[in-house]
Amino acid sequence: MSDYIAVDIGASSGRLILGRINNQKKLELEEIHRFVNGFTRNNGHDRWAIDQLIDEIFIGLEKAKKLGVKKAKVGIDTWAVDYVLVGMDGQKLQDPISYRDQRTRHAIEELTGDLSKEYIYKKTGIQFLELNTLYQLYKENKEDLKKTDRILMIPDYIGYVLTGNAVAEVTNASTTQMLNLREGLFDKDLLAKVNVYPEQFPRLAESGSILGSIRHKWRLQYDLPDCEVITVATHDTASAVVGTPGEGDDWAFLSSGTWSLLGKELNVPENGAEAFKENYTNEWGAYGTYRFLKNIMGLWIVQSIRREQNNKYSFAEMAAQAGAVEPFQQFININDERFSNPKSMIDEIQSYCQETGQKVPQTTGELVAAAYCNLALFYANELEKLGNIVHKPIRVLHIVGGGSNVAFLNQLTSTLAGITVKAGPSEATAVGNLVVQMISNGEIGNLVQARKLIAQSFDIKTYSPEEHKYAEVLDKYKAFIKER
Ligand SMILES: Nc1ncnc2c1ncn2[C@@H]1O[C@H](COP(=O)(O)OP(=O)(O)O)[C@@H](O)[C@H]1O
Ligand SMILES: C[C@H](O)[C@H](O)[C@@H](O)C(=O)COP(=O)(O)O
Ligand SMILES: [Mg+2]
Repeated sequence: MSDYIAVDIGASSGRLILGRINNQKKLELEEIHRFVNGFTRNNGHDRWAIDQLIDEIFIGLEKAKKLGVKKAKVGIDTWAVDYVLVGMDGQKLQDPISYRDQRTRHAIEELTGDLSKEYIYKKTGIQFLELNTLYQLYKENKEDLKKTDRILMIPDYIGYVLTGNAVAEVTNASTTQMLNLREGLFDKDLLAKVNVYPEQFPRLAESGSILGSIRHKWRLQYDLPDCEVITVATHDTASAVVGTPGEGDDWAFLSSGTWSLLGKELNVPENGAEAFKENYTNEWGAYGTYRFLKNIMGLWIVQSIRREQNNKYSFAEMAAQAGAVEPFQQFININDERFSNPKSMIDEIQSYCQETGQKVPQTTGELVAAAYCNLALFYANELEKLGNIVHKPIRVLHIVGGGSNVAFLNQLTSTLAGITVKAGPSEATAVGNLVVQMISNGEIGNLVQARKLIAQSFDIKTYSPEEHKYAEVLDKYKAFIKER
């Protein structure tokens, strides 16, 4: 059996995970390196320290070699929408700007002045978020764009630095809101709108294609195993969906990490009037699927509370404190733009509650409980809409990612939505990254077999709705949200 290494870099943390299929025919994981991620302010914008992230990857690969890994396939997945501008000399022009930077505020209204939202949605089927690449490029420094030979999405840039080969892998390329659903290419009108030439993006590549070996020059700096990089589903959420052990057609996924991504895997895009009205997206998935989903603020809120309290408590301690608080003491529209990147998340939550005449959460437990309760309410409300739009009943919600560790949130979601919740694997993104490599290498037959392997390899916890609890809460929440 071969060795496979998943490089999964989310918005808050990165990790290298070694994966193998063991003698019991189970997928076995070993975390070989973990590091913190996050953006910092420099040169006028919120930016990612991309060179440091690449250094962490090499450190992780060195650790793999020390563990005895001589030869491995490697897959890279990261967060979406952000990109690196590569100059004519093949080097990055600057550190990439984070999607949470303020530069795209109001960009949607500006750009859709002459290109209507309906026109763009019909072409792309992608939700309108100010952070999308389309609006970042619209606001990009025009001189920098002129000096740009290649626009590489974050995981594609990392693959380019490692191997020297540049592609635009489709799952992440779709998050630009510039891929034409019908043509399967970058849309010429949208490229022109943001002053980008088609050749400034590299060729599109499907998940599972071979990118190449790590360049010899890196051996002069790092003691590396022999690695061949596979272009996996490089948008981390696409890998998370691959790593979700759903079966049949009545399940939805919730990738619960910094973001919560709630949706269903479809074989054809759903970009009709209802999907447009509810701002659902059709991000491309692995193997010709579509990830029909909505972005929800997610555990970014809890991460921000923790950061503002100087990481005083672990996430597990914060969850335990929240679990001891009476639920639903205040309603909050958790997806309100004000929570996207406030100076202080704690102040923002408290101000919201003061402005709406509600009990103001004070303690860590009360603040985190407010976040969890209103995430669960948002999920339950959206699950109803999701099932109606795709005209399919949803009987099981698979919660994967770090958030699947929060039993309190899993149970609230199951009870409010009235459906079974299956929680785990918490490292579904890395698992999805690994199985695409294994499928590409012929060790697994296809996605269905991969999901069966995942279901039998990890401890997936099941939550059932608690009868008659919080029966009227969701209706009161909907009425509250409707007014805002
Ligand atoms: N044991 C735990 N208890 C409570 N929350 C947890 C636990 N482990 C992870 N989390 C939650 O999961 C989040 C990280 O999820 P993860 O999928 O790793 O995010 P990302 O990939 O965006 O970095 C943390 O912000 C935290 O809220
Ligand atoms: C802006 C995108 O939707 C975002 O990248 C999201 O898909 C994402 O990265 C989720 O991954 P996390 O692991 O960071 O929550
Ligand atoms: Mg993640």
